[in-house]
Amino acid sequence: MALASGVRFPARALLRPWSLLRDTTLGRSEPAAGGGGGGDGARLFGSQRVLVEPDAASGVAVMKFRNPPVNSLSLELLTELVISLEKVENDKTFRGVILTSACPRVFSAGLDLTELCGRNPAHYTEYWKAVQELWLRTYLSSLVLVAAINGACPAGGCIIALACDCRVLADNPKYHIGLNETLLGITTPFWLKDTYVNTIGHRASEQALQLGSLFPPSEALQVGLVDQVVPEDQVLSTALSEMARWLAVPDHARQLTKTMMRKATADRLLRQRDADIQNFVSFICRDSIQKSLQVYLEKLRQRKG
Ligand SMILES: CC/C=C\C/C=C\C/C=C\CC/C=C/CC(=O)SCCNC(=O)CCNC(=O)[C@H](O)C(C)(C)COP(=O)(O)OP(=O)(O)OC[C@H]1O[C@@H](n2cnc3c(N)ncnc32)[C@H](O)[C@@H]1OP(=O)(O)O
Repeated sequence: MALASGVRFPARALLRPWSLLRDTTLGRSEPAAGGGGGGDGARLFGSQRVLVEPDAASGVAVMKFRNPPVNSLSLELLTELVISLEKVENDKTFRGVILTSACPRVFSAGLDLTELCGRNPAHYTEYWKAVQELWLRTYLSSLVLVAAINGACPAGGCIIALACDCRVLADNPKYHIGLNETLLGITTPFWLKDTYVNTIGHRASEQALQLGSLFPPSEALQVGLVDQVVPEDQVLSTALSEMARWLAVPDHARQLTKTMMRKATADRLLRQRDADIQNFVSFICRDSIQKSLQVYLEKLRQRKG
């Protein structure tokens, strides 16, 4: 399936893309109708790993990641997120999406490290295409995207939040946010670095990226990585209030302004997408990088208990 941003999707999604989306209304498991879904405002639609709660009256859908235990961005979750976003975008009932987590204490643990270790180049190619696709789809979305960050938000989790228009973080000292790639022995690709710079500025990015800083809420607010820090039970209501503020602006003017602000950054990736994939694949296939990732994953597994 060729998506708006031009990427061909994994074979299993290609065969029956909508088969990834099941109607979850009243627990039924049947193919969702193509196109809309939020008509009556009470209908739920989504997929195994992405729950979508549409509210047609307000034109806002709440999209919840549910890939337990930590919402790591597996190929399946990336694919389902892209398809869910595309589905909401294509339904003109909706003007905004709130992205949040259905897993306790974690927004997203970032890229699924098991997708980056011990696989073959064809897999890494498919996986990185899906990462690029999700970033392009979120970063360039015509909808207002608000991240309601109700848990830890490292690396790829932060990347999703950064692609949103606004970020609300729960005030819990354990809910760190940032790009910690260097601590895993890997480098942040240029387009994600650019997104960081666009959000918190050059010097703060240079420092945070080299150190792999993960910021607790108060520091994240101070550096400008999030727009609001609120008590945990107010994250969603605050995200909805923020959404109302953004939706008070006429869509066409807001969308043109968003494109004006973001196009150059996105174009930089669009111009060299294949080269970026090749770069990633040759980088991730290096023995030294594989060793670093294995060690990191093993440490994560042993940390428990
Ligand atoms: C020259 C340069 C050229 C080119 C450059 C091109 C490309 C650059 C290359 C690569 C760029 C790639 C970019 C990567 C960005 C990423 O997202 S990498 C992922 C980084 N993520 C993290 O570091 C987070 C790790 N996780 C945590 O810190 C904690 O798990 C978390 C705080 C999220 C939650 O803590 P807690 O609730 O205590 O849960 P546990 O730690 O106990 O974890 C539960 C189980 O989940 C497993 N797990 C955790 N995170 C991941 C993950 N990201 N992927 C896969 N699995 C994960 C963990 O091991 C536990 O599993 P177990 O139950 O033990 O089996």
